[in-house]
Amino acid sequence: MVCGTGNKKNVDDDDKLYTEKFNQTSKLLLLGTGESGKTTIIKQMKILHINGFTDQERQEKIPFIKQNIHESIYDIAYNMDKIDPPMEISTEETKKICREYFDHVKIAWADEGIQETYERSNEYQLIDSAAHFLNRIDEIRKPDYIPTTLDILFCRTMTISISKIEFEVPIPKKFGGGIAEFWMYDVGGQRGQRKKWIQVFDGIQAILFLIAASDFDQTLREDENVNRLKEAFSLFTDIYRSKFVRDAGLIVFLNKQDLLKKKIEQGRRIEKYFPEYADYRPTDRDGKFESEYDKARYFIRQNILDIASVPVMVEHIGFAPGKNIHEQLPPRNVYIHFTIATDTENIRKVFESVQEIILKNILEVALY
Ligand SMILES: Nc1nc2c(ncn2[C@@H]2O[C@H](COP(=O)(O)OP(=O)(O)OP(=O)(O)O)[C@@H](O)[C@H]2O)c(=O)[nH]1
Ligand SMILES: [Mg+2]
Repeated sequence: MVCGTGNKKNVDDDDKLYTEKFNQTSKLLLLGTGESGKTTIIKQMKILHINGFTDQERQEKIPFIKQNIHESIYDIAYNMDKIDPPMEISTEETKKICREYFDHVKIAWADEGIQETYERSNEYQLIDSAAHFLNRIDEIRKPDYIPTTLDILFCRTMTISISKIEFEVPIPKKFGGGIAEFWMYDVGGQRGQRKKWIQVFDGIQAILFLIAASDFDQTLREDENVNRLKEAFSLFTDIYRSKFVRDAGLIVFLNKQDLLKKKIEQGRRIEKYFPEYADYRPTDRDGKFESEYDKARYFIRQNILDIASVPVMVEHIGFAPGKNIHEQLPPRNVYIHFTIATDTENIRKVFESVQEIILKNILEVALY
């Protein structure tokens, strides 16, 4: 821990206090692939359980928001002639975007070819907040612009370090009242970031594992040959089987439900990437789904339940050669939620139930 006094006694006292605090606090760790929504959950905790964002914090976000706009229009324009079949700039004026970039972004964004290329952004890499900010250029370019809470939730910056947020939540009366203290850790989810995760595995009560459910038709930024949702499933398998976090509860957020619903309603087909989807049927509800979206979200959920149903074997070293003992661990409990991390009300409700799970300390497979 960090201590500035250099005085031995104080260091020891502080260490003791830190250890006491560490032991009293529920530690939650956000894990998941890049862009799954981990940092957005941290922002929601700040909104729900701390003080939200001050004017100064909002102002500090402006350069990042402008960078999001810049990156979005650039990536769309750059990929116009690279997607198959390629698109063309429709209006003459859009060609000026290289010279007077920011002034012309609005014209570019209204361009038909740009719009169609945007609609096909699963074929290349584009941040999810592109449309949110490109639709708000008139506001954002004003000299007195102050980002709204939603702008902050949509602002995308890749996480490359480990951070922690501390907050307190009142314990409901039915659990005896009082205050529960939480520490929530955020890490970077891209492949190059994951080797740092082990630093925060110690003493974690529950892992909140985020999966962007809308990722089914996208490829990784780090490797465009790999499907994003398949990467999320394989990463979840690693965590589920990892000996370093065997005691932690597992809570899965099937996130970006708004984007999943939009894609399915636009006619994007999951079976193109997961052929087994075509034959997927619910085991209850008379084998019927309410909608194609309903089928999609339950299919993704089923994949998680399937991973969690495979037994984990551990090997204990025996006293003599060939005498190692193989033990099958009891199944890990997994709680699954459908979430929209950018929606504060949704996360308020989901976090209430996460808090209950942790307080009751019963993590079991949630059927609904
Ligand atoms: N529409 C929508 N956007 C979301 C949702 N959750 C997150 N986003 C957006 O997705 C982008 C990525 O979210 P982050 O929270 O930065 O993802 P991350 O998991 O922290 O990513 P890394 O730091 O790279 O590991 C941001 O622009 C968010 O605003 C969601 O449920 N719906
Ligand atoms: Mg992040």
